[in-house]
Amino acid sequence: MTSSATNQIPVLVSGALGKMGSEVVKTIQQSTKFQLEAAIDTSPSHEDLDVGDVLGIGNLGVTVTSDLEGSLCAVSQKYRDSSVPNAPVLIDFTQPSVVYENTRSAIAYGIHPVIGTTGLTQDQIIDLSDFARKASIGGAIIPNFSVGIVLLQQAAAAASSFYENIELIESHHNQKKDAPSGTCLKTAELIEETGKKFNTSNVKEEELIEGCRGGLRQSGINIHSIRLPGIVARQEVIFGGVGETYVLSHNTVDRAAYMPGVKLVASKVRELTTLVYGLERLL
Ligand SMILES: NC(=O)C1=CN([C@@H]2O[C@H](COP(=O)(O)OP(=O)(O)OC[C@H]3O[C@@H](n4cnc5c(N)ncnc54)[C@H](OP(=O)(O)O)[C@@H]3O)[C@@H](O)[C@H]2O)C=CC1
Ligand SMILES: O=C(O)C1=N[C@H](C(=O)O)C[C@H](O)C1
Repeated sequence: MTSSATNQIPVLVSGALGKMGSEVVKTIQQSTKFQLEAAIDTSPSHEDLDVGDVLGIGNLGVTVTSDLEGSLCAVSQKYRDSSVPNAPVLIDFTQPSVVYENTRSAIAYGIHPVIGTTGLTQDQIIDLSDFARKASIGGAIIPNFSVGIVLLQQAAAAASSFYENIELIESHHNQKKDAPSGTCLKTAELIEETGKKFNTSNVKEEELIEGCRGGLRQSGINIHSIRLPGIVARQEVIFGGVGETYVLSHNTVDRAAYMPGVKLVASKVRELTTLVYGLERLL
């Protein structure tokens, strides 16, 4: 039976064998709301094997493929002529170097992109938003699916009117390819929305080791990235004031933290006709 007959949401997962993608496949499998249609991953030794067998959760009847275009084409074709409208969703957790093209391809095939992969530039996000608007395809770029991060970002944006000095620290496992994290960039962008400049009272600084003051944004905010095994993901925002510091901190210890957000966005994205950026836009 197709998902149009059962009313389940058809889902393609790209990066299906990765740390996040494998969690997503397991989550979809456990939910009656979703139907896994395709599992895309470039891992050559797993091509054509059943994704459930590879992940040790039992045969799911979906083989791993490296062919994203072919999968988008097949799934879009399958549901296009269905008598019951049932728009498919692509959930992407791959890598920064391919996420732009993956998102464009999904939109081109009329499949709603839910993008967890980080590393998109502001220009790329604008370009993809234009493309989605022209195609009337709703999508979502979500640098962090955890609700706690949205709360931290809202608190940070509110506190930034009361402080002149801010530094951000993000810490991740040492398999992470991009720095700073997408979460940290989004946090900085939300703090910067008022156009305020920060850290202007610091003395002229001299770095004895290049980069030790972190990455400097135009707003004056410094971002520091830590990479260590043993960490999943941490975000800290430190405000400095007269005789005090105010620290906001969020710690992810298990990737299960992202799954309620992934399910929520994968459901809501089909009601959109534009591309939204940030989980706060859908809560
Ligand atoms: N939005 C959020 O809440 C979160 C976002 N992320 C982001 O998600 C992304 C993935 O993270 P993570 O799961 O830890 O990374 P992993 O490296 O564990 O997983 C990525 C998977 O994608 C595969 N892959 C790489 N290129 C392609 C491609 N072109 N097509 C299909 N599959 C591909 C990789 O295969 P191979 O190993 O063979 O290269 C790997 O299996 C990162 O950008 C990360 O920052 C992570 C956690 C939460
Ligand atoms: O690579 C990760 O692990 C994570 N990536 C996302 C990011 O770059 O912000 C989200 C979370 O921090 C975990």
